[in-house]
Amino acid sequence: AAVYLEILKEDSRTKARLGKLHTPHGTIETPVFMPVGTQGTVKTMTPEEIKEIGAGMILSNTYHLFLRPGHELVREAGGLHRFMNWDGAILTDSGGFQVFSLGDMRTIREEGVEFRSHIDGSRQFLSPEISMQVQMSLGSDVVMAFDECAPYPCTHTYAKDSLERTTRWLKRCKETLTTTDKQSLFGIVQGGMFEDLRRQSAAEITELDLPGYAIGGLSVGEPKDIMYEVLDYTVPLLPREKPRYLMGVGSPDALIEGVMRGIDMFDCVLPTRIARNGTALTRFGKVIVRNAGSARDFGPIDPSCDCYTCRNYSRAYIRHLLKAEEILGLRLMSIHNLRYLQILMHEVREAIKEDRLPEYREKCFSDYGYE
Ligand SMILES: CC#C[C@H]1NC(N)=Nc2cc3[nH]c(NC)nc3cc21
Ligand SMILES: [Zn+2]
Repeated sequence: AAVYLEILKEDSRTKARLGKLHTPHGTIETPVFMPVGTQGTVKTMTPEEIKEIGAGMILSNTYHLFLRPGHELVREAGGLHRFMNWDGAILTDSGGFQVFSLGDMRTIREEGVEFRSHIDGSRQFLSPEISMQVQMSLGSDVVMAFDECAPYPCTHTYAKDSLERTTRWLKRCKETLTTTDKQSLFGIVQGGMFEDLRRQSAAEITELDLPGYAIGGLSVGEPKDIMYEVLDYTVPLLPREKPRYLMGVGSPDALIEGVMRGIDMFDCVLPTRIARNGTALTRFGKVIVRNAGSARDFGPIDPSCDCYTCRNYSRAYIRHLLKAEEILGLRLMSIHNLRYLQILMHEVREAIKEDRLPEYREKCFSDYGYE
């Protein structure tokens, strides 16, 4: 198969798994955090820097690349790996979520979704078939199914109709893909915050025997304890031996809580987005580097961090760059936050290996300042 998970160890006290995700562009240790490169770049970072911070797999978005520069152009360039000079693995989201979160004036039909581009207001149309064509043109290693994303919150009826359409669309996705590309297709379990619907969606999606499964509809503004509750009853419905991907998560605490509930793959724009507005993630909590408190702080963002930023620059200097709106400030902050999450996931994998994940969670949470 093109993409498959090799489970190395299952934790004895939690649902965590230590594994390796095998892809056509390398083998990635799991649990893994994937930096987001929405428009064919992880904002402010070169591919070499993404490698340097330890990431082996990144995300990109069908919705954005379809609208600009267009998937035909990327195909003519030799595919997204060639176009962006990244030889690691790429997972592309299908456009399902983005069309609902970014597109304007959406009209949902059985055929697909009509919307207006958030870039130039032009009328556009995405469908399961078009999303698959785009992702095959991009040449991504993991192809996400084109799903209908119910708003949060929404009624039980709406969520049920939506998940049933998502299942019908998933079948159309699978039919559209070539035999080889079928081995890269991940389904997305829907159902909102309703246990009966999550069960229905999981049953329908896993019937297709896909290489991997994502849990959608979370990290959409719901309280974290609701997200954890949904995971508690949804993850066990997924086949043990297939990779599980929690879309849009997340923050250090949510990553650890997700791993403990059996999630293998994560992505989130948080680390790079808050980096650009001056907030650094550290083992002892968030540091608003941009604040006056860092003005005369000549130490690194995080003394325990081994990243290029922490080895060479002070909080005072980075604060100066941010205040002066120097682009280097955005870059140094992004390098640190991405490296921080890679270190966190490395420590999580070590904790699983050494059977001490619950203890690691306790220490992490108390150092970070969580409850
Ligand atoms: C409903 C649904 C759904 C999921 N469907 C697809 N295709 N992508 C997603 C991306 C997400 N990002 C976040 N939070 C930032 N939640 C997400 C959920 C999805
Ligand atoms: Zn650092």
